[in-house]
Amino acid sequence: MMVKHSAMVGECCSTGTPQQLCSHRVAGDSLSTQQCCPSSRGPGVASGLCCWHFLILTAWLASWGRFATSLFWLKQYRRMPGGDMAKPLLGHRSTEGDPSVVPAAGRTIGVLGSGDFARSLAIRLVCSGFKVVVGSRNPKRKACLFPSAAEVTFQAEAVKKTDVIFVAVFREHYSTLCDLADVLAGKILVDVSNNTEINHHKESNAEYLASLFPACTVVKGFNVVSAWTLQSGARDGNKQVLICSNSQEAKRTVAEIAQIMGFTPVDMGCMSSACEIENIPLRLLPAWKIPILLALGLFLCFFTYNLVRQVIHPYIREQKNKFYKIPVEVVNTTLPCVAYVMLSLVYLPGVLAACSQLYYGTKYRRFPDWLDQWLQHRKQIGLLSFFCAALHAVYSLCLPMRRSHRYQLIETAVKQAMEKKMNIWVEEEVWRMEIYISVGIIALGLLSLLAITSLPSIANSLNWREFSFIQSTLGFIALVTSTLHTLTYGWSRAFDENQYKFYLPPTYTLTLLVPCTVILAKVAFSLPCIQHRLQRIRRGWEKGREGTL
Ligand SMILES: Cc1cc2nc3c(=O)[nH]c(=O)nc-3n(C[C@H](O)[C@H](O)[C@H](O)COP(=O)(O)OP(=O)(O)OC[C@H]3O[C@@H](n4cnc5c(N)ncnc54)[C@H](O)[C@@H]3O)c2cc1C
Ligand SMILES: NC(=O)C1=CN([C@@H]2O[C@H](COP(=O)(O)OP(=O)(O)OC[C@H]3O[C@@H](n4cnc5c(N)ncnc54)[C@H](OP(=O)(O)O)[C@@H]3O)[C@@H](O)[C@H]2O)C=CC1
Ligand code: HEM
Ligand SMILES: [Cu+2]
Ligand SMILES: [Fe+3]
Repeated sequence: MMVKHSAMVGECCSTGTPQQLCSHRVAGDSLSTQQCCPSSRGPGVASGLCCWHFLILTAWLASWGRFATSLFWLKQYRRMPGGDMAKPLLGHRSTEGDPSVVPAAGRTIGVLGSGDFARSLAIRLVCSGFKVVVGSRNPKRKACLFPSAAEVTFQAEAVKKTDVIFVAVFREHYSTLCDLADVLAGKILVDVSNNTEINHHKESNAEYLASLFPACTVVKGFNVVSAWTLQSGARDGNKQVLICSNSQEAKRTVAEIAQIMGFTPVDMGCMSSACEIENIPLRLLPAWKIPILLALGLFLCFFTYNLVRQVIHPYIREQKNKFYKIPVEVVNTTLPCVAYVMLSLVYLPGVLAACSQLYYGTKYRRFPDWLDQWLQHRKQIGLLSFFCAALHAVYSLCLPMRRSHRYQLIETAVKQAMEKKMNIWVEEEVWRMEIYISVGIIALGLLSLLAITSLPSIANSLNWREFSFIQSTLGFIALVTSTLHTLTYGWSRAFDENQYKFYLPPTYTLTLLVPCTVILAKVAFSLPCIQHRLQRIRRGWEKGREGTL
């Protein structure tokens, strides 16, 4: 998944500066609705003290002569997994002024099991202000894995102390919990389990759990978030937790907990939805699947096209055997085309997003799903583009190394000697090649920079501005230089009749369409009138609601 800034559009509402977005935005944000201010995000996300605000806060502290203290806190903040994890930020929500109500966040929550999920859940719960009691078969050994604020004890002990228990145990082991049936009676059990394959069992895990513990109320939920998300993410406010249960009351309780933890609970109705909810994580496409299919599809199309032009055409028209071209030449015409088109597809969705925002005059409108998906896959598409471009560079360097190339050189030399031609230097051709090779190298250099900064460790060491400069600005410059590379390589060949094989134009002309559209659109967006409107929209202005800003 994208490391940060799946979308860097938007701005900090507190500083008002356009394009400034907290670097903690994780993949999955659509450009449309999220901002970094707690007040403007989803309900649960009010828990996030954003890094940007934190820096402002630090600066403020420093200005009061407490630099050392603030540095200390900054360090602490950095050290915490996921930045704001260790702060129970929502604990004081909603119950102010009513001492009789136990604040939801002060509640004790039980967790059965001490595995990956249990541990992440416990950490997140503690950070959200809950008291956590973990029930393990071997509490002594497992206690060290949990934050000190969480109590780790035997299963029965843990269950006694709370009314809401997350069952972070695999379905296969549910039956081993039957001894606890008496202590569990009347309590809420949250089933977080997943299956390994779709519809593996006849009944859903949650229904199975309910059948084992008829005296409990079972709620299905949280299976769609991974242990990793629990620890590090969920601050973007659109991570959804799907919940279902036959008890409205229990569902409401669990939904409230999810919300306080920074998730967006989604009511999926009664228990019969559990099966559907359990299948969702299995259905989700891994982030790479679509980009890889896209790359393969493009490769196949371009490969066929080049094969026809470079091999089939001479074979049919002139009975010439050019099959030796397939491994290197055809591939090296195909790879750069894939790289180039994929690179433009990285920047196209941003343009579409901006168009949508301009058209509807608001940023608070969700993008269609396909665009959301596309925005989220830009990193993978970009990295695949880089991969193809790198291969293309190596192939290109090896072109003159081939035996076929040597034969051709000698052949031409002999021919020219026989014709007594001495000066075969064509100034224009020389310049064309010098330029397109140089520009190509620059483009590849820029892409390498993008690829390097997408490594998590590097990305984490950059602030949002550096990251966005490299990804957005330098990436776009890479697209422009690639276009120059392609144009100087193609030169006037698009207008040369001999280049049209079976009426098919040279491949590079086909690849220019999308990149040039993207470049023109970006240029249009930088026109003062459009830019101004876009900036206002991204600062929260909405068409038809003048005066609200
Ligand atoms: C090798 C490689 C590696 C990559 N690695 C990553 C990665 O690790 N993580 C990742 O997220 N992406 C990665 N990408 C994808 C890509 O670089 C980023 O998604 C990049 O942010 C896209 O930039 P953008 O300008 O199109 O989009 P955005 O920055 O999201 O901008 C969207 C649109 O809004 C416009 N815009 C933004 N702000 C304003 C404003 N204030 N006024 C007017 N217009 C505005 C932009 O011009 C653009 O049209 C990678 C790409 C490549 C090629
Ligand atoms: N890992 C993830 O990202 C996600 C996991 N889930 C679900 O959470 C549940 C737990 O997953 P995960 O934490 O990864 O699994 P682990 O294998 O890491 O943990 C399972 C835990 O179950 C406890 N347990 C209780 N009874 C038994 C038993 N009889 N045999 C073996 N273990 C037992 C163990 O704790 P102890 O020894 O202390 O009793 C053990 O640590 C699963 O249902 C999974 O589908 C859901 C979404 C994401
Ligand atoms: C070190 C970097 C690079 C070198 C040395 C290089 C070299 C070349 C060469 C020699 C050709 C001509 C191939 C032929 O004769 O068939 C070419 C074509 C091309 N290159 Fe590059 N290139 C580089 C980087 C890139 C990058 C980064 C891109 C785009 C992402 C790119 C896109 C293209 C395209 C689209 C063509 C035209 C392919 C065709 O239609 O024949 N190149 N490059
Ligand atoms: Cu803000
Ligand atoms: Fe932030």
